[in-house]
Order: sequence, then structure tokens, then C-alpha cells
Amino acid sequence: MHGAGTTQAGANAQGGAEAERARLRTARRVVVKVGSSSLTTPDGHIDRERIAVLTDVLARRRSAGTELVLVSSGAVAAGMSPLGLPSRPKDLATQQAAASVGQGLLVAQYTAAFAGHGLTAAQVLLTVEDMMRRVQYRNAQRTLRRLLDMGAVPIVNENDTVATHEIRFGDNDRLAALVAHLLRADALLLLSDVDALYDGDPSRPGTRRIPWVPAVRELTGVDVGGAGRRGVGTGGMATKLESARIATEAGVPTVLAAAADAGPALAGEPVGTLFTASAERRPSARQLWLAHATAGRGSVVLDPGAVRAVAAEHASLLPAGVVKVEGDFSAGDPVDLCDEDGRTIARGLVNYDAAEIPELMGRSTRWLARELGPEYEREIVHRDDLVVLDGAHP
Ligand SMILES: Nc1ncnc2c1ncn2[C@@H]1O[C@H](COP(=O)(O)OP(=O)(O)O)[C@@H](O)[C@H]1O
Ligand SMILES: N[C@@H](CCC(=O)OP(=O)(O)O)C(=O)O
Repeated sequence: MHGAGTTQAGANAQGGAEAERARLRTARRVVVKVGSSSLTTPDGHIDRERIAVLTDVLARRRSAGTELVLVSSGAVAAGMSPLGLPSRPKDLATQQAAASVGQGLLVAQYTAAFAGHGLTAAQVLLTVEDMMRRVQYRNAQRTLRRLLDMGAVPIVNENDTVATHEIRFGDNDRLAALVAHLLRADALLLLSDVDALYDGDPSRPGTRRIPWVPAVRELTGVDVGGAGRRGVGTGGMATKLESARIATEAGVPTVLAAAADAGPALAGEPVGTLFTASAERRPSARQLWLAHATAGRGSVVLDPGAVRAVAAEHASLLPAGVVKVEGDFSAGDPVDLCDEDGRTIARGLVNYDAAEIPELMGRSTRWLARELGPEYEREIVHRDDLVVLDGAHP
């Protein structure tokens, strides 16, 4: 299902899509994400011309009063050539080394390019923790808002040098969607080396552009296999769809377009692919993060009664409903909540270390408080720290 067909309902929906495009033209706050392949050459140099063209477009819009946040990839790619790396490194330590070199070079380019338009660029490096922990989240939000108030253009990237495999966004598509949610942006623009979503890898002949996706979760018949063409991008189309889904489900309309079409896309012209925003209630940032930006560090297996309570009634997970623990996690970590057939039904922040749980399993909280002490009255996962995943409802 790509569009809304030719019925009256379809025509009305199409009109809705046009109205949503028009919202881009008048949007007061926009998050723009640009991928490595649009900023760097395949051999790992910054493409100055492309940065100049992009900053021209963004600066014009900023000067017209729209608050802009640029989520820019390219640190690893831009560090390749200076460090003599022939291709994108595969191991984390070399990626981090390349990112430390490339990030400085990239921001220097942006700073100079925006300064040419009388604008101040600001580097903001974020980690997954900044999106998850309440204090850091509020801090990131406050800083970004203040920068926007002061007329600066924040340039966001993942803090690659401190990220580890376990706790890492890994791609900026999802980070951009989380930033759009954090800032309650009016729109998200994903710029890439491909000009739209296609029904299959566009390097294959016969694939067709999809101009409009009314609901990402209902998108079918689209092959997104294969990462970037030029070997410097990370997630390919899969992470862009994930990003569009996070953003649209948080109420933020999203456009995917070629970096060269940034101007027309911001002007609401029908370029690229429009992903319509869902009208449902916005989830909290923590729920979004748990559902989309992390994987569990381990899992707890629930009996059928607990599966029902968590998935259907959105209850907290109590020790009485746990039958097994897997993995080596610590209190505060994200864990998967699974049924006895191994399906992950929810994800949440756990209140105990993995080693503590076997002693608590199957016991009532009242019994635990009496026998082990009042601190054992806690839930395994509190309902406020838990998100039920798609398809989990019994
Ligand atoms: N169905 C599809 N539609 C569009 N592009 C696709 C699709 N499947 C795979 N791709 C590939 O995804 C690439 C974009 O991903 P990536 O290189 O990670 O971009 P970026 O560096 O902009 O984040 C495109 O160049 C294209 O080759
Ligand atoms: N933080 C990494 C981002 C990697 C990334 O998401 O790349 P891309 O798929 O090109 O958006 C970097 O700056 O190289």
C-alpha cells in the first residue's frame, strides 16, 4: 500500500498530504538531517561545495525566521582521508578515531559557511543516555532551546568517541527523529544521496518512487535491503523508515529527499517522499527511546498471566509473574520482556540486577517485603518505565 488510491477518500487524503507539504513552508521549527554520503566524497574528504549549497539553503530559511536544527553525519567519513584510511573502518575504535578527526573538520566547515551568512553554528554532541536519563534529556532540551532562542544553528551528531557498541544510536536517522520529538519540531527533513523512497533498491532498474506514505507502519511491498551505494552511509533505507516512523508517530511530518532538493523540500514542493504524521497522542521521549532506540541488555520471561497484565492492561511487571532471567544486566538497564515462546512483548527499565531476580521470581511483593526487607517491594519493571511493543496485544 503506497498511497490512498483513486477513491473520494483517497482524493481527500491526497489533499491532506498537500496541506502537510504546505506546513513545511510555514513550519517554525524544523530538524534537518543530512547523511554522510551527501557531505563527503567516497575517498573520505569533505565535499565543500555540497556543504556550501546546503548551508545557503538553510541560512536563507533561518534568516526568514524558521528555527533550524541540523543533524549532520559525516564525522567518520570525513576523518578517513586525514588518517589514511582507504574505506570506512569496521571496528569501533577506528571509527571513533576517525570521528574525532572528522567531527572537528566538519564543524569548522559549517561554522565558516554559516558565518558567511551572519549566522552562528553550535556543535551539540549527544549520546543515547542523553535521550534516556531524565536529567540529561532536560539538559539537552534546555541547551538546544536556548541556542535556538539566541538565533544559533545547532549542529547535532552522536558523540561517537564515547559511544560503545551496546549503548549507541549507531545511525543519525533515528537520532534526528528523537531530536525532532525532543524539540516538538513542526517537521523533519531527511536528506540523502537518494531522492526518495523507492519500492526497491533504486540502483535496480524498474523500481518506482513512492511520493507519499500515509502511515509508515502500514507500508508493505517495499524492499529496503542494502546499505548506501557509496559505502560511507550506515543504515541505508531501513533506518530512514525507522526514523520516519518514530517522527510521524510522535506527530512530526517527515520528508525524505535528495540533499540537492533541500530548498524545494523546505518550500513544500512535492519532491522526495512525504510521510504523514499520525494524529495519535505523542508518546513520551522515554517510551520512544525504549521502543525504537535501544535493544534490551537481557531479558526476563513472563508467565501468561503477566504477559496479559503487561500487554493488555499496561500493568507493572511484578516478581510473581517472572519465570526466567537471561543475560547480565544491572538495575536501570533496558531489558526485553518476553513470553514463554520467546516473543518480545515489551521493553522496560529494570529495577534489579539480573543476579538478584532468581531469588524474587514467583514471589508476591508482600512476601518479599516481609522476608527480605521493604526495598524488595519494588516491581521488576514499573509501568512508567515500560513500553509495549507492536503486535504484543493478546
Ligand atoms: N527502497 C529503497 N529506496 C531508496 N533507497 C534505497 C532503498 N533500498 C536501499 N536504498 C539505498 O539507501 C541509500 C541511502 O542510505 P545511506 O547511504 O545510509 O544514506 P545517508 O548517508 O544519506 O544516511 C541509497 O543510496 C540507496 O542506495
Ligand atoms: N555519527 C556518525 C553517523 C553515522 C551515520 O548515521 O551516518 P549516515 O547513515 O550517513 O547518516 C558520523 O558522523 O559519522
